[in-house]
Amino acid sequence: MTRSAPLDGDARPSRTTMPAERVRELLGALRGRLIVSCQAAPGDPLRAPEHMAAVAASVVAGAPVAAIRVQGVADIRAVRRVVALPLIGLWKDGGEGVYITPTAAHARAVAEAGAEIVAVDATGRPRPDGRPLRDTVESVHTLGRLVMADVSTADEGVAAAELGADLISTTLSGYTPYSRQQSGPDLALITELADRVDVPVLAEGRVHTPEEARTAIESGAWAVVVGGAITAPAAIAARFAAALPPGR
Ligand SMILES: CC(=O)N[C@H](C=O)[C@@H](O)[C@H](O)[C@H](O)COP(=O)(O)O
Repeated sequence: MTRSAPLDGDARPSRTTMPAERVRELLGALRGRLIVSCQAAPGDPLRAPEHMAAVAASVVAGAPVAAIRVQGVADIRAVRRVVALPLIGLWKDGGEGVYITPTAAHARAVAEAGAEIVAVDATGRPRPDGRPLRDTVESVHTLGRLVMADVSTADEGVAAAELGADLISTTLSGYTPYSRQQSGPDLALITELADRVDVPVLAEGRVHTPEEARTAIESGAWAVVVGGAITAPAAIAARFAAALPPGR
């Protein structure tokens, strides 16, 4: 079954300089498990490295999570100090087009801050420095880290895997104008990617409930990444408030 491919002997070896045994251990430790994304939006009172470190430490103390996803060099360093789990790091620069770890320089900074896995925008859109995604993948691998390709469609995931990405995540489905727009996780994309690539596929984006997390794994995801539903009190409170009957 596709989901076991990365640990099978016939899986494509990673092009990273991380030792192969460590790659197997790292990917194996994620399998079937929950990854929590600890990020605060600009302007949110929680947007400070010490707050994100406390949120990550709280999550890890309370649940058997496999890894933490964290945004920004300062937050990665702060979370690294208090959490021993693998970190998936990214650097959001801007808010339009390609903004998740948009260049090789951003990726290097994320790796050097302490992330074992570097998440990058792997959509086919033009990158701000005009360089190809291949440059970013190669610099992450040279630094002995793994690349997580954030994609919005199956074709983007297949292209990223061909370039050497070590994990593919559905992060950007619904966030590019040409991808599927829906209120919940893109289960169809998870299933299609799991069939078409020979690296782990992560379900990420709009996983709001434990049941959806389970369904994502059952749809073929190697692991599931949950952000706002766990770590964004403003969004959680807003959902509760919006669910109350009108008129009071
Ligand atoms: C599109 C984009 O920029 N996604 C970001 C990627 O790091 C984060 O803002 C999300 O919170 C993360 O993907 C987890 O998703 P959700 O919070 O829906 O569980």
